Amino acid sequence: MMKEIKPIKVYILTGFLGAGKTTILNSLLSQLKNYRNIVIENEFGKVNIDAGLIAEKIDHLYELTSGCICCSLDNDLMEVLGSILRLETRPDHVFIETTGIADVGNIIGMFHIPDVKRHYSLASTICIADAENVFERLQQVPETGKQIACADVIIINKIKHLAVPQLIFLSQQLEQMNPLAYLTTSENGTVAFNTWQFPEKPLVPGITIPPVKSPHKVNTVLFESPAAFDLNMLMFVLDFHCNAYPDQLYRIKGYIRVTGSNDRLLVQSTGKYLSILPAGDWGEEVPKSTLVFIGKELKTATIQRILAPALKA
Ligand SMILES: Nc1nc2c(ncn2[C@@H]2O[C@H](COP(=O)(O)OP(=O)(O)OP(=O)(O)O)[C@@H](O)[C@H]2O)c(=O)[nH]1
Repeated sequence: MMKEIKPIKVYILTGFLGAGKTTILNSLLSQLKNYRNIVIENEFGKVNIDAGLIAEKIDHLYELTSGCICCSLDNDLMEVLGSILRLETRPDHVFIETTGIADVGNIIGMFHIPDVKRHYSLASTICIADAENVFERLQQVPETGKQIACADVIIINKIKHLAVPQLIFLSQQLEQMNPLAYLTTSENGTVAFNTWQFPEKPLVPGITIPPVKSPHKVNTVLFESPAAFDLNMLMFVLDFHCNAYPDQLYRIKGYIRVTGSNDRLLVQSTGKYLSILPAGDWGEEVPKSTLVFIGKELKTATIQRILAPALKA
């Protein structure tokens, strides 16, 4: 009988240029010294400066300098993922440090390709937000908003010079942009690996923060209904909108009920990728459909209009 091989855990690090990705990566690597770790660095230009800054012992460092791995068709990421599988010993973790302006939805999408999924399991997408300038970046660079929206973990870095009220305000703003992510802080990379290793947040936050006037345009719309969806129509409308408007619709997550089934289904989308999979039964819970949409200037009425064809009896 063939021995079952455990998929390699993948962590994607995002965050604008200089936010502290390499610093935090080094801290994580030092905490994971007893494991086999591989780092994939993506940087623009011929010389990968960050490579020299990865201080901790790692088993392999792959440098991808020929373009941004999120947007180039002939990017080398797939090739590297293949090479890793041919190594004598499989690593435990692969860390991918993206360029500061990466469209992370596209990179996440690669880990949903069946052939990739067989060997790699995307454990977490970690966005590092620079406490000193994340708001300015949000206004200037649309990818920053996407990076926050797509994250499973948001680390606010460089917090030393931030007064407590400012830090609370920043945390609230980021939480409002992505209520699905686990939020933590760090100064010079001091963040404990095990605090964010499996940060499954409850789907819908206990308290909803009323929309405040914020300098960024990323927001969340919560859709709740006791009604069941028509599964085929829902797949169609979500797939269509994720593909047609990837620059407006960054992420969808939620549990739904569908007509003709008692099952609870988990809906997830990041970028253009959409999945709807069985997620056990409802247990004590009253079956209902709850979906969180994260994107740019999303309106409740628009989301209701998008979903309406899938709710018709
Ligand atoms: N004051 C302060 N500086 C920090 C902190 N974290 C990182 N830095 C500094 O910020 C600069 C950028 O940090 P990096 O870790 O290289 O950031 P990066 O996101 O990898 O940068 P790019 O690869 O250029 O996108 C370096 O000079 C770090 O020493 C922090 O928490 N506080």
